[in-house]
Amino acid sequence: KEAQTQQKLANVVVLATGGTIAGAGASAANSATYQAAKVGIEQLIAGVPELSQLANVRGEQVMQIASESITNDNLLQLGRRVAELADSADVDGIVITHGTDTLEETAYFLNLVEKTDKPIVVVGSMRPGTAMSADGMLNLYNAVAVASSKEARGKGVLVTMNDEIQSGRDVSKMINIKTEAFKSAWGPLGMVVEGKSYWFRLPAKRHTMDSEFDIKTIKSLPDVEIAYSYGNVSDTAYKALAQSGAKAIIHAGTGNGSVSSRVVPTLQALRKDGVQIIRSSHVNAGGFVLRNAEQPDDKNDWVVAHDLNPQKARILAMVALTKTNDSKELQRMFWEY
Ligand SMILES: NC(=O)C[C@H](N)C(=O)O
Repeated sequence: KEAQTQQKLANVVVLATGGTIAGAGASAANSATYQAAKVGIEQLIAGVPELSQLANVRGEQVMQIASESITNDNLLQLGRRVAELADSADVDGIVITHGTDTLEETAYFLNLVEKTDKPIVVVGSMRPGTAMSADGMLNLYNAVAVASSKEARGKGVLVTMNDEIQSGRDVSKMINIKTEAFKSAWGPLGMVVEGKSYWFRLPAKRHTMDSEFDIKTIKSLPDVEIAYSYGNVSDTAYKALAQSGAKAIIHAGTGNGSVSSRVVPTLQALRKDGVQIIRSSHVNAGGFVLRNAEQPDDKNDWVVAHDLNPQKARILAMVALTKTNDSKELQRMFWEY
């Protein structure tokens, strides 16, 4: 009987990349002062014996780094491994343990490039496992629960933090000291409670199976950089980024991706030189940048990132530029993804 139940469980692979969920501090009181990326995947899985009731879980250490240092090469390496596993008949779902600082970028990247409807769930923690009230165990348990469920299929890359199921496209780290750090301007897709998922809405944007991007055809990612803006901003950073070879610059603008009059001429000139200018917003709760509002984008031949924050706009721009350098095509992609 037990063997039969074992067989019915889904097969879930946990790909570990490091982060605070693999962090360790000097004492249980250290919830904010600790070293990330210390604990190996076998120990993480062994720390949550209840996982074995949810799925047949095995782990793989893909890398062991704090996520602020994830490079484009790391993204490609992880993306390729996810694709290989998604292609395996004996894998039903994939969980990725990840630092929270760039978790939203990796989740969105995978959401764009993985051609699978199998659940891919990215998860991290705000406190290291050594701290009192560590959140990693429950977040990992919830991630495996979602990854092993049939209902999670076809919903794009997901993020489980703080009992919520978020869309990897929408979610962003909004605060760095609370366990309720991950929010989406458009709300979570569902909740996961005691190993069971409760769904409330679906992502509307193109992702995974319905995406025109495929990790298997992406050899490298082009250089896309971000310039942070404010009223008195100078054009030094924009010019330097273009000179160092950036194919696109994400303007992390004020409000509606607005551009200080001090740098408008430089951005127009850079576009004439071939650099794509993509207007995003650094407002805290989520920007909403509209074309030809604040700036004449048609005349300038600029692109707007709409609701994508600067770091997510950078991810889409890199992936999109592997296909096209046409600003109209880029703008289409920014509406669709
Ligand atoms: N909470 C965390 O995971 C933060 C850590 N710096 C990381 O992103 O790896």
